[in-house]
Amino acid sequence: MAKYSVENEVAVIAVDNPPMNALSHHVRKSLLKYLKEAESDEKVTSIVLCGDGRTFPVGADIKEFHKSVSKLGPTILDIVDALEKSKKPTIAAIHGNALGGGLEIALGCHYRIAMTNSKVGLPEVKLGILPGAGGTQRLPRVIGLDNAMQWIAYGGHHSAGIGASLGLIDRVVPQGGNIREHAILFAKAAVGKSLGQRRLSNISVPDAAKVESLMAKHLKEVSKKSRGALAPIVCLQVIKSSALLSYQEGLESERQGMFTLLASSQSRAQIYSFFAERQVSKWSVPGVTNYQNAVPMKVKAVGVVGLGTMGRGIAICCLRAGKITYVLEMNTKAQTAGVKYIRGYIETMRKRKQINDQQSSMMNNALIPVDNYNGLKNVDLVIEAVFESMKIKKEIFKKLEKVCKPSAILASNTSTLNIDEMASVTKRPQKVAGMHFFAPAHIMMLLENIRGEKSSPETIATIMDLGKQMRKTTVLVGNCHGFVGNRMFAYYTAESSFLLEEGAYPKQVDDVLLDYGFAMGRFQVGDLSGTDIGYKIRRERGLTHKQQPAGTPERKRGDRRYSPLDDFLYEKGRYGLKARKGWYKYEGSRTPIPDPEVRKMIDDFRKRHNINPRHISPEETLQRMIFPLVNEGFNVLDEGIAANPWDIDMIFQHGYAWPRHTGGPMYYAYTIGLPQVLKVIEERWKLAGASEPHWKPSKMLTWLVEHHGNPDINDWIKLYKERKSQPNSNL
Ligand SMILES: CCCCCCCCCCCCCC(=O)CC(=O)SCCNC(=O)CCNC(=O)[C@H](O)C(C)(C)COP(=O)(O)OP(=O)(O)OC[C@H]1O[C@@H](n2cnc3c(N)ncnc32)[C@H](O)[C@@H]1OP(=O)(O)O
Ligand SMILES: NC(=O)C1=CN([C@@H]2O[C@H](COP(=O)(O)OP(=O)(O)OC[C@H]3O[C@@H](n4cnc5c(N)ncnc54)[C@H](O)[C@@H]3O)[C@@H](O)[C@H]2O)C=CC1
Repeated sequence: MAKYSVENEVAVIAVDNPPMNALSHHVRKSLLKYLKEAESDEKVTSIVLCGDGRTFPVGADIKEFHKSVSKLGPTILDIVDALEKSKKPTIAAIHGNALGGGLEIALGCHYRIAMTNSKVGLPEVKLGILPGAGGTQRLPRVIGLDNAMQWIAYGGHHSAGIGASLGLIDRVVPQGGNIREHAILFAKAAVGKSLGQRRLSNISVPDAAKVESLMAKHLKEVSKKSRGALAPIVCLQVIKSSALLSYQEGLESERQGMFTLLASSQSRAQIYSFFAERQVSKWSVPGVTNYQNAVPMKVKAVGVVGLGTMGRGIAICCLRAGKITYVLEMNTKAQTAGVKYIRGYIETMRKRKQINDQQSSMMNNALIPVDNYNGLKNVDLVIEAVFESMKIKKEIFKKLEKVCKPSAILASNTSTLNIDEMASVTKRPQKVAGMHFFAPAHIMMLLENIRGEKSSPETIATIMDLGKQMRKTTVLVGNCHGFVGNRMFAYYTAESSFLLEEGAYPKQVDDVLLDYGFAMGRFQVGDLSGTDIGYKIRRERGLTHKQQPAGTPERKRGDRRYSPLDDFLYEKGRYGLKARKGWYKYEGSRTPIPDPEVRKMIDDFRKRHNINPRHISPEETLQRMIFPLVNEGFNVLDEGIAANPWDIDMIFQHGYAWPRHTGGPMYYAYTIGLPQVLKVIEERWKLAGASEPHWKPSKMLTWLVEHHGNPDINDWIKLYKERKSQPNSNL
């Protein structure tokens, strides 16, 4: 709804649709009604449009998308048109966020004033669509083509100050000011001034002459940064119309672009991702606790043990979340280097103006290096990030148990190991959990939190809350080897090496993944993170080539297929980018170059094992990389390790850079159709057999297909659990 009042001859229309004042159908109806009322009221001389509560409207109601109600009039464009055509000055008074359709209605107003801490932007591209209420045509007219292309194709949020410097915002209201009062004064002063040039559809695009070169520049950038995504490209094409066509023609091109995008599977995947991101914070452990009833502990001070690759990044996350952060490292050199890195990073953030001087000195003061475990006696929570060895981790947990106060939570950043086994050496298993960060921890958005068998509701609530304070996409999962992400990812990596054995080379596999939309292929990622990481994990599990007793077949571990190619690579000192050679070679830059030495290593291996290399099609490559992940994803759901398919998808989007426009492995499977996915998995299972158990069709997937075909992804868990809970279900 909207609220209407007249103050001192100024009509104030305030959108009132909590929490975000989205422009839902009933809001649009009421907005247009009040606009007409203000227009026809002779006592009203000007009109202010604002938001009640937290914010100016943040856009169309995303929940209405792909539903018939979104098509019911009036549309946002009808409101934009009415505001612009109004004979009385219209003023948008922005506080909070003016995003998407919200900014579009502000662009329809003759003037825009904004609180200094407000944000503006057209983020529709992140939903796989475009600004469909004239934004693609009006924004370039006011801030220029170059800026508009940048804003719309990347969907960023921008400060009111930036908006003012580009001419989008006419006045910035300082902190503490009352936006509504300022807007009323502004509106009074605007009465009687000519509105001609204030109607943005009337003016021309300032840098229209540069359209071709700007188009080329931005197309190149988006194809690199948002590989495979349709929306940024359609956005650019439609913005281009603003420079070449009349306003009305441009609007038609926007309409066509919107139809194309709304019809694509990408927009559905991205809208699914928007809600999934918010859904994961509403965690629950069925029958035990959930986000609504568990109360988090207050965490003021955190300890980080181990200041290697992960520990440093984790410490930065803690400092950014305002925690006093004690860091402990057994190796003096590593301690000095780690602390130097953290302080250096704080300085970089200050220079980049991500933090101010005061925040920088607060963070520096909050960082406390200690040289023994006693130094951790006051912390509320410890995150251990030492070598991936159960033996070492257990020793550390025993020491922490002794020195930390009884209320302290002990967490491990292990990427694979059993949390319950670590908890077993303490007297507080209810206070033990996993907090699995992804490298680099201060940059990657994902935090995979692991609940142990005995983790208490308070412990779970605390680690989930800490993730939120760190502004991470925080997903709660159960305890098993590799948890959700690495457990599933192991099959992706294994299958990629099997493809090499059978006939592919690294670049061939990577190219297929790049075409799918990944920013990097599997082998490029392996080089970037270091081939030593996987090697150490395999060594911890006794799997590496060198650990096998004489006579062990090279391609088997127990009764399972195993590819030793990754071990050979490591043993040749090809540790990846840091060694300037891994699956690729690197000559003075980070560009991966196929290396004849790797090719020879693969060819020799094939010869030694009498493997006749065959051509592997891109289709087969993609299926063999992705479908085992999907199959294992269903096992993970079946076992309750992940609660929902979107938990898995968010883990992959935010931890493994999975292309957002496909939604994630589980949503992608839904898009393809579960019957088709199962068919391929079954065929592969027949060929591969018991030595490749990742192709054994998941019970849950099989049951869903047999009984429901391709049910809605929102129904998977409900349908399956209902059946599973029935007596004699055999599931
Ligand atoms: C042309 C022919 C087509 C015919 C068919 C017509 C189809 C429809 C076409 C529509 C044309 C309009 C074109 C247009 O311009 C489209 C848009 O405006 S798209 C929306 C653009 N806006 C956004 O993307 C902003 C989304 N919101 C956010 O980014 C964040 O919420 C925000 C930064 C504003 C605040 O973040 P935070 O404080 O962290 O809060 P939350 O994110 O947790 O949100 C709280 C709560 O609110 C829900 N919510 C937020 N925004 C919206 C929204 N726009 N619509 C609906 N709901 C929204 C959010 O989901 C949370 O609720 P939960 O219940 O927790 O999920
Ligand atoms: N590197 C990665 O990509 C990721 C690693 N992890 C996990 O994080 C943990 C740490 O990994 P990395 O940071 O990569 O290892 P790293 O080798 O870079 O750092 C480990 C650090 O721990 C220190 N250390 C070892 N024993 C110690 C002890 N008893 N007390 C204090 N410090 C000690 C070492 O000196 C070293 O500096 C591992 O469990 C790993 O599996 C998790 C996610 C990603």
